[in-house]
Parts: sequence; structure tokens; C-alpha cells
Amino acid sequence: MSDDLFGGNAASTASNNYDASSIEVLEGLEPVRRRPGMYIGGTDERALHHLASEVLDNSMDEAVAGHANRIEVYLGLDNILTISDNGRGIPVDPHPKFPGKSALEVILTTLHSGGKFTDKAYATSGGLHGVGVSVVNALSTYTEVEVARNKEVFKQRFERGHAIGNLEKIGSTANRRGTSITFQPDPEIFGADAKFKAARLFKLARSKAYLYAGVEIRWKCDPRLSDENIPQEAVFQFPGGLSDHLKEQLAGRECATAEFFSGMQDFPDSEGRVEWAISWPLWSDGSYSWYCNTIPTPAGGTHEQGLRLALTKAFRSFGELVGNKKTNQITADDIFNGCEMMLSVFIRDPQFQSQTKDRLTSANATKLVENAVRDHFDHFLSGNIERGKALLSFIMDKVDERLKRKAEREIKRKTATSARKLRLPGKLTDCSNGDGVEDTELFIVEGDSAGGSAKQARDRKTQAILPIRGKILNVASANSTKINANQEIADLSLALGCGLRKDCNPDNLRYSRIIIMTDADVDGAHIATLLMTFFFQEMGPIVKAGHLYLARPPLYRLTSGSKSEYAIDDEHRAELEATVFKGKKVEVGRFKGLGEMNPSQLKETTMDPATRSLIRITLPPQYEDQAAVRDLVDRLMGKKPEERFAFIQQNAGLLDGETIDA
Ligand SMILES: Nc1ncnc2c1ncn2[C@@H]1O[C@H](COP(=O)(O)OP(=O)(O)OP(=O)(O)O)[C@@H](O)[C@H]1O
Repeated sequence: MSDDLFGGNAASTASNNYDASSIEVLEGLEPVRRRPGMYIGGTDERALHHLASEVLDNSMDEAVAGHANRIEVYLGLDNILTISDNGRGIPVDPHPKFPGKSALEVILTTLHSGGKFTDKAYATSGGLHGVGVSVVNALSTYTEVEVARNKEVFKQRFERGHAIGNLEKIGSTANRRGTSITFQPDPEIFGADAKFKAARLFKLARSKAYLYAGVEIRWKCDPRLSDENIPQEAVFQFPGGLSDHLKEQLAGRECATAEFFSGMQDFPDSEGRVEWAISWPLWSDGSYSWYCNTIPTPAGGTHEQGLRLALTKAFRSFGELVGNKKTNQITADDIFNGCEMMLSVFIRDPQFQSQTKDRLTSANATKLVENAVRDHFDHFLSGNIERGKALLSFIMDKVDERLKRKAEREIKRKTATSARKLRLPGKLTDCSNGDGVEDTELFIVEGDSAGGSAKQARDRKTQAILPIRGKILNVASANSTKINANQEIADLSLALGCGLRKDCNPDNLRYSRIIIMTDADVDGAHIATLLMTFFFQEMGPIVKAGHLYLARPPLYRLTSGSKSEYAIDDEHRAELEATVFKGKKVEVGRFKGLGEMNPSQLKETTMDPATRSLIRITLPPQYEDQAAVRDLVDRLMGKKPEERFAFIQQNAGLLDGETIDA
């Protein structure tokens, strides 16, 4: 440990101030105002409307619990929204845990306070975290809550989450009861121009009424906010629930079956219930609405999964019943793509992915929905065989269409692959992993006999072999016509697939490593040099990107008794004799070429990534620019020997490569 550990660093002023005083504890509703995104998913228009949902959902929970049958939504000027219900009214008695505060004040000003943590007051509620209305309060310039309970009317006002005065009794009433919440979202949070959209709230109010047949929802807005689509007043009540909604949505369009599949079913053991309405219009892009406890879950979830399973299984078994063997090919997407459907479940203690409740995650919902819907759908299909067959044949057309598209894609893919393979040089032995796959390598090998050993020694999945015959063209002393006409170079660039010169693009390189593997002798070195010249001049970006390597085949095999070692060169040999063999008599075998090694020796010493070593070819920083590289290559490999001579005189002893294990 450093002595400076508790001394600090004088240069770093920011870190000096980091002590206990920088640790804040946010009190009350302050965290909501600091990080609204955590509670309502952002501060955009969607988040703004989420505030309305939170308040409306509470009234819906009262209705679904059987305590309210009327809800009113009123959008006034200045972005002020009032939502009222005729439910039990938020409790106003003093809260036992917070002396001097009513339950109402606690609910409005404390996160995680509510009556829905157990099923004592609500069986299947949309609310569960006890957060919603306090978040609305925190993010509003003001909130006013009026409660009519036990013939008395109470009121309390809050500003930006803080109670302004106490809960007051403002009057009495003969028969009124319920809760009314008025609030104005805070422009400091949502921006000065953020406004509720009447159309959006109107739609929200109407959809809630479809979701629960037992409630009437009254819509009202200031006359200046209404237009030809949004009436100033409307009453929504749908005794037919989701079916009413689907009928309206289909607006008489032709469907695969005249009746649509709809119904309602209680879950066993009072776990809740499910309601659904589905139709298959002949032409539709599809429309899907999923709800849990009247909360929209646009991302679907476990209830969706249950419905998908129920319908898929029912279709398959109906197929068996009517002797259609292809129905086991039906997937849920074949059934759902292009259908118009609504599914609404009511379950106890639902689990959602987040406070915005976009996706239902309650595991039990899948089985509950599947079991409940499956019987009904079996009956829908087989209770009227003609109808069942008509729907099945509509779905099977989609299956056929999908399989046809899949087969066409497959043929296209195969043709593309074989076209590419056809263009590959005949003497390339390619690896089986596809183009551009990580960790594939091309070995450019000197001569056919070495190529033969390399083929046997390689890992077929990742290692490809391209034998090069003799000495390839020195591109530094050839013009482009000659280069383009050269067969070995054409083969090489086809195998690599990344293009030459200006067209060279490392992204198209078919392998992750290009490894030059030549004999460990002068000729081998010459061939390697010619190949490197080619890469520097014609494929500079490949070298720059670090794809080019030299293999390091051994020159000697040293054996003493049962021990044997390979030496790369004379120096390495001397070192091994002194260290590993400790001066003992050693039998020395010299490999004249790669072809002399048997495949297992070649694999172990030169090709197997676990045991070999490679030299990565890199360019020093002064050769960043391709023109500088060309100049160097020209001096070293070009037509004027005197330049080469001068370079060798200046740089003898400096040339070296970077050795890496790869
Ligand atoms: N309109 C209402 N009528 C009766 N009680 C209400 C009403 N609105 C709110 N409440 C009470 O206030 C509590 C807190 O409501 P809040 O919206 O903060 O959270 P929640 O609905 O319990 O859960 P969530 O955070 O998931 O919405 C509710 O659990 C309920 O007991």
C-alpha cells in the first residue's frame, strides 16, 4: 500500500471535497423531483400522460374492487386535470404511525404508502407499489384532493409535494362519496410547453371503460380544448367489454370468420379472471392490446405468452381432428401476425417489469391464461367445424407463405455462398467457419509439399491453406499491368477477399489472421520478403490493422534420450543445449523445409495456436502514411540496388520484428 493512501493528491481538487458532506439523503418526495425518470420513465409527453394514468388507475381499482361505478375525467385550461370517482374515498382518519397526519396526507406525501400491498382492501388492483399518487403530487405545481366519506367532505392542498396546511373538513353531504384529485403537472419538470393532449386522455378514458364493463366513465373538457374529434362531453359504458371495443375497431371489415373469438373466464381459486376478443381481418397490419388489472402492458408479457400457447396448441389439435397433418408447423406468429386482439387479465399481486408497468412478468399468468382460454378456443374451432376449417385454412395460408419465404431465403443464401466459393482459387483449402468469423487464419505456404503437410496439420474449422508456388512476383519492381496479370497474386487476393490498393478494406478480409509460413532458410526468407512487399504495397491497411503475421517454423530438432526440443535458429539451439540439455550430448536434426516435418510436428511447432509463436508484422509510427510505406518498399525492394545497399549500411542490426504469442 502506498504511503499516500490517506494523504490525498493535492492536484485533484474534486476528489478532495468527497467526504461525508457529499453524501446526501433525499427526504420525502425529493428523490422523485430529482430523478423523475426512475418513477415515470422520463419527462417527455408519454411520462406526462403517465401522471393521468396513475390517478385514473386508482379510481379504476376502486371500481374493479366493486366500490365505484362512475369515474369523471375533466381536462381544464392551464393543463389542469381532475379525476373523480364515487368510491370509498381515500381514508382521512389519523394515521397510527404518523401522529398528527391523516392517512390521506401520508399517502400523498410518502413513497410506498398504500392499501394495495395486501389483498385486504383490493383483490386485483393495478396499483401495487404505493407510489403512484405521491409521484403525481411531487411532480405537480399543486395537487388538491377532495374526499367525501361518511357524509363529510374533506380537502387538502399540496404544492410540489408539500402539504399546504392540514386536511380540512369543508362541508357535509347527504349522499356523495368518493375521491376527486386535481393537479397541474410542473413545467419545471416537464418543460413550459408540455401540455396534456385532449385526444390522448379521451382515448385513455374510453379504453378503461372497455376494460371493465361495470364502470361508466364521463369525459369532459373545457370547450376550448375540444374539436371535431374530441367532444366536450361524452359518456363511456360498454356492457359488452372488449367485444364492444373490437367491433368498433373492425368497423365492418371482412374477417376470416364472421364471429370473432371473445369471452371471459374466471381463474380457479378466486385468482382473478381473463377477458379476450380476437379477430382475423382479411387485410390488417395487426393490432394488439394487453392489459393487466386495467393497466396497459404494451410490451406484453406472461399473459400474452399464455394466450399464444393456448391458440397454437388448439390450432394444432384441431388440425389433427380434421386430418390436416401440416398444422404442427403452425407457430404463434402465424396466428398473431395480422390479427386484431385485446386481452385483459385481472390477477392478484401482479408483477410488472417497472413502475411504468409496460410488461407483465407474473409467472403464474401464463398457465392461468393458457388453461382458461384453451377450452374456449377448442370449442370455437370444433363447435362449428365449417368455421373452424375456414379459420384454419386462413392460418395455413400464412404458414405456407412463411415457409415459402424461408425456402427462398435459404436458396438465395446458398447461391450467394456457392457463388463466392466458386470464385475462390482452386488451390485454396478453405476453413469451414464462415467468412469474417473471429479467429480464422489463412496460411500462405511455400510449395505444394508443405501445403500437403499443412493441410493435414490444420484445424479444419479455423485454418485455411493457400500454397504458393516458387517466388511470387516482386510487386515493387513491376507495373500494375504485370501485377494484375499475375496468377499467384490473383489467387491470393481472391482468397483474402478484401480488395487491392485503393479498394483494400480490412472489413472485407475473410480471415482474422494472414500467416506467411515459409521454410526457415534463405529462400524461405526471400519468399516471405516478397509476400510482405506485396502486402505493404497492395494491402497496406491490412498490415496497419495488424492482420499480417510470420510463422516461426523451427530449423532444428534436438533430441537426447526421451527428451526433444525444437530450435528456431542457431542462437536458440545454443541456448537450449545449455539450459534444457545441460551440455549433454544432443542429436541434432535439421529441417530442410516445412515439407520435411510430419504433420504432427508441423502442427505442434508452427500451426497450433496453443504451442506456436508468431511474429506480427507492424509498421513503425513514421510509416503511418501509405506514401511513406511505398517509398520505403521502393527503396528496399525496388529496381535500384544502390538504395538498398545504402539502407543496409545505415540500418544493419536495427531490423527487428515484434514477437507475440498468438
Ligand atoms: N381514488 C382512490 N380511492 C380510494 N383510495 C385511493 C384512491 N387513490 C389512491 N388511493 C389509496 O392510496 C394508496 C396509494 O396510491 P398510489 O397511487 O400512491 O399507489 P398504489 O395505487 O397503491 O400503487 P402504484 O404505485 O402501483 O400505483 C392506494 O393504495 C389506495 O389505498
